[in-house]
Amino acid sequence: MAGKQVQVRFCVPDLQKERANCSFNKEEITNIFDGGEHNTETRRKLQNIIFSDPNLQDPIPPDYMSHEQRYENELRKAVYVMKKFMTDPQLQDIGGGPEAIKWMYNSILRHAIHKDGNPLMLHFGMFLGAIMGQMSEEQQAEWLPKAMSGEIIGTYTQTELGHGTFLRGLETTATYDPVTDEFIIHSPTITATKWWPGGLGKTSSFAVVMAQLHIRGQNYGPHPFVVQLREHVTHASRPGITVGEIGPRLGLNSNDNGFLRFDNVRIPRTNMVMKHSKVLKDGTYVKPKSAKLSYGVMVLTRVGICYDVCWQLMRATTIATRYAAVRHQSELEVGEAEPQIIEYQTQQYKVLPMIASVYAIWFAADTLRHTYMEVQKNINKGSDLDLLPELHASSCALKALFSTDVTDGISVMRLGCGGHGYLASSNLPRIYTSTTPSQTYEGENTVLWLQVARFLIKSFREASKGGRLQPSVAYFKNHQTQTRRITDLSNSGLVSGYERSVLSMLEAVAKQLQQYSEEGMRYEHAWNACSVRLVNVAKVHARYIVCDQFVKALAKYEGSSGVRQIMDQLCRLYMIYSVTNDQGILLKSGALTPDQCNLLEEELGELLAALRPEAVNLVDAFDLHDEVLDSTLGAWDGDVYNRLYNEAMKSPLNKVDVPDAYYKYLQPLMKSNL
Ligand SMILES: CC(C)(COP(=O)(O)OP(=O)(O)OC[C@H]1O[C@@H](n2cnc3c(N)ncnc32)[C@H](O)[C@@H]1OP(=O)(O)O)[C@@H](O)C(=O)NCCC(=O)NCCSC(=O)CCCC(=O)O
Ligand SMILES: Cc1cc2nc3c(=O)[nH]c(=O)nc-3n(C[C@H](O)[C@H](O)[C@H](O)COP(=O)(O)OP(=O)(O)OC[C@H]3O[C@@H](n4cnc5c(N)ncnc54)[C@H](O)[C@@H]3O)c2cc1C
Repeated sequence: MAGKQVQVRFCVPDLQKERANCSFNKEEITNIFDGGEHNTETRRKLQNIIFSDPNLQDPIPPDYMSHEQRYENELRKAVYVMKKFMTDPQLQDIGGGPEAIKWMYNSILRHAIHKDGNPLMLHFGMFLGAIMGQMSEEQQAEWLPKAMSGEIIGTYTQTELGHGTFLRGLETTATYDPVTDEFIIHSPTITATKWWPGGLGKTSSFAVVMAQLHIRGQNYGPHPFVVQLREHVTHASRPGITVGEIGPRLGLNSNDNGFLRFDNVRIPRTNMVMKHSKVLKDGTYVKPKSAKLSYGVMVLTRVGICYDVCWQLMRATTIATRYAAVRHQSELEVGEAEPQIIEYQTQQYKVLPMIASVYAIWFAADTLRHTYMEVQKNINKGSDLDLLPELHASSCALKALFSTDVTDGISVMRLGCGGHGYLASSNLPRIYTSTTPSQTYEGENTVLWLQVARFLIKSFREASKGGRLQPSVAYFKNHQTQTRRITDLSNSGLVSGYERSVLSMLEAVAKQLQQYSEEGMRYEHAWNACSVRLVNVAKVHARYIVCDQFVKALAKYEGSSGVRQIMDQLCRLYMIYSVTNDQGILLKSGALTPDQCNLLEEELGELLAALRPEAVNLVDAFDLHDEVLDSTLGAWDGDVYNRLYNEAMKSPLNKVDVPDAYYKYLQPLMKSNL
């Protein structure tokens, strides 16, 4: 390119070959995932600053650190980032200070700095989210500057030992005392102990606390309150507060997830988070426009999780795809050289649909984000909240679908790397353990599927009456007059195959619900007796949304023909991969015939072969820095074996030839057997 310096970087011959021919403009794809050219530039600039800073390196691999060292190391880096971003003049053009920090934590770079959780994550995520989304303007003016500057550090404490899912079952109470104009925050039982919040154990000095609001003996349900947990400067826990860390977890062990108990702690009335509901001095309760507005921070976080898991899938696919191009194993033809494992169709079937999934997730998440912003705008204007059920149902559906798809996908990427994928130095284990909790937090997935099903059944009944439908279920209109069979296997044909399957499943489950009701079963019990089927239909509806959004995003795409062409192929792959995985459902509903399924399976094989030569270029286009990947198997240069060997040398057991443990245990045993 004229005027542009092309950087020549070393990579192994296998990857050189893969990169020699690329049919599309990689930079254009990079820009899609950054959200524009300018953002790509900003991210690269931040990367250069962050990755060249020795203070942000780990002194030893975190796997060899103790529990306390991991926490301390991450906290050190998190605070360093905060201070550096506040003052570094290089960061002024992206807003500097808090804006730059927010930018960084809302990008894939967060995984590069904090490899296994970050004690300040909840501060930047849900604490600031609660301040900005749930507080009145006066309250924001008081709390936002303190939180942004780091004068106070906060978290979001909702879940208790006894209840995570069922918010109405929370036991922490906030009882209004009109005499002193205060709330009394109290944990009446052991199960009322707050349990899980990130950064709660040792880091946070404040928390947004979800508690049952009691005024004059009446319970108004869960509401958010700001409570100071620790003293300023000494950081000692305040009177009436018992707080600590909950102990090791499957992953994310650098975060100090905590517990918290209150013994009649008094806070000023104005510490109730009051954008939506209020309590006046005389104890009058002012109702919000919708009781569910206080769940807003969860909705925002569910949208964020869709992006977050997408970044995790980008990392895992990049690692597995590069490795598949470098690794040689077995024979395709007897006596021939061992092929790159990516030549095996089964290997292509592991990586390529997951690369396509990255695009599918991204486009659907983007649409969801726009719905969120639209609803937020309406809330701020005080206009109607018509889109709220749509936002709730779609955010539940996509959070549940993507967290599951990505967790499963990462597991497939690990398996695709054979034994080496099990090594911590491949980074796949940690990518897995930090992604799988997203299936539980911010709404356990089964519970979210049931929320989606509730919306679907309601909408289905509405459609039968000819009522108004929300955008994601507009296809329910006229469902009684539709035939089930689809005749064309184009993308739009397959999308309508999904629509018809959802409707067929809904019809069946609605009938079962009706039958149980007629037999005298209470609705809630009938619902429970149908809930496996209800979850299944919710999942198919979610897949429909994602397929539909992918096709729609490409129809609007205005970039180059090379990129358009490769994205068309990826979209087709995603559609056929999804439909063939769900073929039992589509066959049962009558949308597809066995012959049509065979045709799709044939096309799937052809697509894998067509996309195979682009695999490495496709993951290169995600433009993930080696520090973001942090993997012996996935680095840009493909120098896998030297990296594996060098990482093994870092094991503390290799510091000496014969470890002390030998003299303590093995030697006596081996001697006695002489
Ligand atoms: C399961 C539900 C949704 C049930 O709520 P409920 O109040 O019992 O509701 P219900 O009486 O059954 O009524 C349901 C009704 O409320 C609606 N609704 C429910 N949630 C929302 C919402 N967010 N926006 C808009 N509407 C909402 C539903 O659609 C229902 O409406 P409908 O009656 O059908 O018209 C709720 O309890 C819930 O969201 N539970 C999940 C808890 C959760 O997500 N906790 C997150 C804790 S923070 C965390 O995990 C942070 C991790 C982050 C990290 O570490 O990075
Ligand atoms: C890493 C991590 C970080 C977290 N961070 C935070 C945080 O910062 N702040 C915070 O407040 N919380 C946090 N949490 C807590 C998290 O939000 C809860 O764990 C989650 O909401 C699930 O609730 P639970 O643990 O009570 O599970 P439960 O609800 O007890 O779920 C157990 C089982 O019961 C089933 N079940 C429950 N209810 C129903 C139902 N109605 N119908 C059918 N099945 C049902 C579920 O499907 C599941 O199979 C975190 C959790 C994790 C793992």
